[in-house]
Amino acid sequence: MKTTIKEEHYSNYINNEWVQSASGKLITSINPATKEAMGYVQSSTEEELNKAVEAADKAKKVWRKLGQAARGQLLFKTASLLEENLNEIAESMTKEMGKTLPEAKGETARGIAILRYYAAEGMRKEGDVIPSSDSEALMFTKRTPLGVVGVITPWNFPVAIPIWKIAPALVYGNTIVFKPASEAAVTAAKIVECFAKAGFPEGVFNFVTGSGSVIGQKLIDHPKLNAITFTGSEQVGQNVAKSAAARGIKFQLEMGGKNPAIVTKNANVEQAVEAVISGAFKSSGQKCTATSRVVVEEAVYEEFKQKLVEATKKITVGNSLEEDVWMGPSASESQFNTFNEYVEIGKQEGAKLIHGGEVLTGGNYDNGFFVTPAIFDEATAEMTISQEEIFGPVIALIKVKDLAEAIEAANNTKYGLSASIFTSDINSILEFIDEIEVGLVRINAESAGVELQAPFGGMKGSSSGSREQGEAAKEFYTAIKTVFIKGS
Ligand SMILES: NC(=O)C1=CN([C@@H]2O[C@H](COP(=O)(O)OP(=O)(O)OC[C@H]3O[C@@H](n4cnc5c(N)ncnc54)[C@H](O)[C@@H]3O)[C@@H](O)[C@H]2O)C=CC1
Ligand SMILES: O=C(O)CCC(=O)C(=O)O
Repeated sequence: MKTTIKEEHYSNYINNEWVQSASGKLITSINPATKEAMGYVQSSTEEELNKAVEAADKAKKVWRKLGQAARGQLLFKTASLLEENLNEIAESMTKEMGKTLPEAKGETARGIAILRYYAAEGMRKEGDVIPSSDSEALMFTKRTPLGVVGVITPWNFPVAIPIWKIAPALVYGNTIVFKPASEAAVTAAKIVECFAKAGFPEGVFNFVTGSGSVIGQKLIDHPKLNAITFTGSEQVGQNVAKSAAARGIKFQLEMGGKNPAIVTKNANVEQAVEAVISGAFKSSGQKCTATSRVVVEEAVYEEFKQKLVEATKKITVGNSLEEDVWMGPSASESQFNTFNEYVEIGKQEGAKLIHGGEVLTGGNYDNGFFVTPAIFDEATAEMTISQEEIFGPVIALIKVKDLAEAIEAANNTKYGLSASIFTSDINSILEFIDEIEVGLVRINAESAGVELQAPFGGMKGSSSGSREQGEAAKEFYTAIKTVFIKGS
């Protein structure tokens, strides 16, 4: 079934066939630790995208009629195939976007667990019986698929994000067209191989690679697309929303974050330091849930700052395939440049760079996009580094008087994805839960960290309001029919 030209060259997967693009052009995926090509995918044409949507549209009825239980079984099969290939997929992820191997393995294992969670949905209810005011009637709801769903994903979670969109879309009876970010499309293709081998009916699962502005945009604009799910930047997300709203199709967006961690005077400072480092610097800060602002009460500010810098000094940066490396490179040249730009902006705006923020050079560092995690002291809530999503390993430390001021600073952003508080005071915890304007509220825990069975999503500019994962996914991927039956 796989028609790779040679190792790590991948084709599109349309109507159960691996096909090369008529464009004859390939997109090269670069290993950010070496700047070498690690694989190639197709630079597809609009015509190929159209074929994929047509195939998905044609497959809609057969797939819906197969029934939820049988659809679930195919997801179980896909999960086993992914499990057999876990190491290869994780290694590809590490080589393609720089996440460390343990993180990549963890993410792939998460993808398998997500598949099994939604596979089991195959055996769960599709609706509810509701009492009718007519005692002779039966009234019930039945969930029905939306039809063809477009799936547009970013590069930072190349396995988990596509799977948490695709698995529920499929089990609830939708067919899909998947367009991954080019920076992680080789890893995406390896997941597609697992779906392809599981034996879905023709046209149910389609995969087209190419540029966002052509393939992504044409996908959203295709008249036969019934819904679109997107994770990525706020700028593109807003455009997706406009295009989808103009066509009247259902859309779901997960976009940026500027996630704060509050450290109060009665926090366990060691616990806060450990969680902030993990939240801010794992995956080189390239998570929408990453901690990027740390708002600290003045009573513990100096102690927290000193312990944070001490612990950050111990972080080892290097090629993520190496065992003793804790933080890998920036995922791409563009991410690397963005990091450097924001470090300069922070300095120019008057924040004090007290650790890191440098480009690493010499030896193997010269071959990749390596930087040291940056900590800015004396940042204010209004500075650019406290307002804009950097998507890199940068912390802005903001000193405040008390909890009220901390929550005000934490909410002073257009985003609202995740927020942490470190405190042992129950009143502070309760106030934080009530007042913080985010979708993920984390108490004595890092801002990143998502559980597949719980709703995931943000408030304000971070999302379109709907939630992904867990039972919440059903709300997006289905429509409800209310059925009223009476005997004749
Ligand atoms: N919230 C999150 O999880 C993520 C946020 N980002 C943010 O976005 C910044 C840029 O990263 P990118 O990967 O360039 O994000 P992006 O938003 O450009 O790309 C995300 C996906 O959208 C596609 N896309 C791009 N333009 C499109 C268009 N006009 N129509 C339809 N689809 C389109 C891309 O090909 C990719 O598959 C990052 O530095 C970060 O700040 C990036 C990735 C994930
Ligand atoms: O933290 C996570 O596991 C998910 C984060 C995420 O969705 C993202 O960065 O796009």
